[in-house]
Amino acid sequence: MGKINKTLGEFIIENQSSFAYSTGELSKLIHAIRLAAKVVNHEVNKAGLVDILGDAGDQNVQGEDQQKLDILANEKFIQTLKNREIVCGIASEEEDSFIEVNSHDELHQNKYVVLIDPLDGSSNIDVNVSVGTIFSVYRRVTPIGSPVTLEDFLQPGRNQVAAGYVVYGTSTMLVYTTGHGVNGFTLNPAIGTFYLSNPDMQFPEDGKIYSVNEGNYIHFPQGVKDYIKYCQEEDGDRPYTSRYIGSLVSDFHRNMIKGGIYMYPKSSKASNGKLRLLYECNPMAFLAEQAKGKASNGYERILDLQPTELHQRVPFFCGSRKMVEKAESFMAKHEAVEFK
Ligand SMILES: O=P(O)(O)OC[C@H]1O[C@](O)(COP(=O)(O)O)[C@@H](O)[C@@H]1O
Repeated sequence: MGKINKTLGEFIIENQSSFAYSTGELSKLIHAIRLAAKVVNHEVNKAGLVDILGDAGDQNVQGEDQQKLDILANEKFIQTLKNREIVCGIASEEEDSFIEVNSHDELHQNKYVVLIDPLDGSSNIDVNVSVGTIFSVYRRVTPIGSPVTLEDFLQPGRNQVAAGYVVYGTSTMLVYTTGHGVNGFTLNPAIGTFYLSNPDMQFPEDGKIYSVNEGNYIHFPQGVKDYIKYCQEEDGDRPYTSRYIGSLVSDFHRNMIKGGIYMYPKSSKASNGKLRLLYECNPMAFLAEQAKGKASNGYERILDLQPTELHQRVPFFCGSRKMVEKAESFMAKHEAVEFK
């Protein structure tokens, strides 16, 4: 039997000292996310056998049809975090507003808030294509012990203390950063343990894969159309390969390993694109930068954007640094106000 990789539990304890003013609270939080990920993984894996596929018949605050697995994953993550009393607030794609957790109780001086996309890639749930969970963690800005407010959630992405995703794919992986690089852990389903399988993950500086829903091509800004044409031209190592799974987590994961760019631009159909700044773009941008990649809205660094609403959307360009810069150079030739 070869060298047994470090478990996620061991890695968390070993790296706890690297967390600023570490009290073990962030470690407990990552432990809780690991537990919830295993519970959701179990549900996702047997989705075809039990009645948790398909529409739940309700819509979330963004007017999107909620899938049964969206709701189940949302409940499991919120329950797991609430029951462990390690956060003072939670915000989720599936919840209209944020949830306060024990914030008034003197006993619970919790300092972290968590934002989650419980099940990313909802359109792929029923067709057995990989989906994911995305999470983002901030230290609250309001005084500990006082009521949590929206201000604690509407922080620029650069303030994140941790971010990550779980991809429920051919294998289940948890990939995260606490600002000291990006590490990937693969679940051994036989014993329910995550093992360090991808230490120090990094985007190749350049790549040959572009991921965008080309079905929206005619609605895209001219800069994006020009960049897609550039990717398809016969020149040097182009044309690049088009790969679009339709699950941000899965497209990001592949591009981080192989080199590539993911784009969800604004369009004449969606003036701010589709992806949500707080629990989709900010966590993926933090991971991308920690993995030597880049993330912008085509013009500005995602992590420097000042959020104004819990569920606001922004255009998203993310991946290998040289590819994002190339896309930005095409965008720069055209006004950022296009489609405003
Ligand atoms: O079907 P489209 O419009 O290309 O959107 C797909 C994108 O939307 C997402 O599914 C995000 O939305 P959900 O979190 O609601 O699934 C991304 O994972 C994916 O990249």
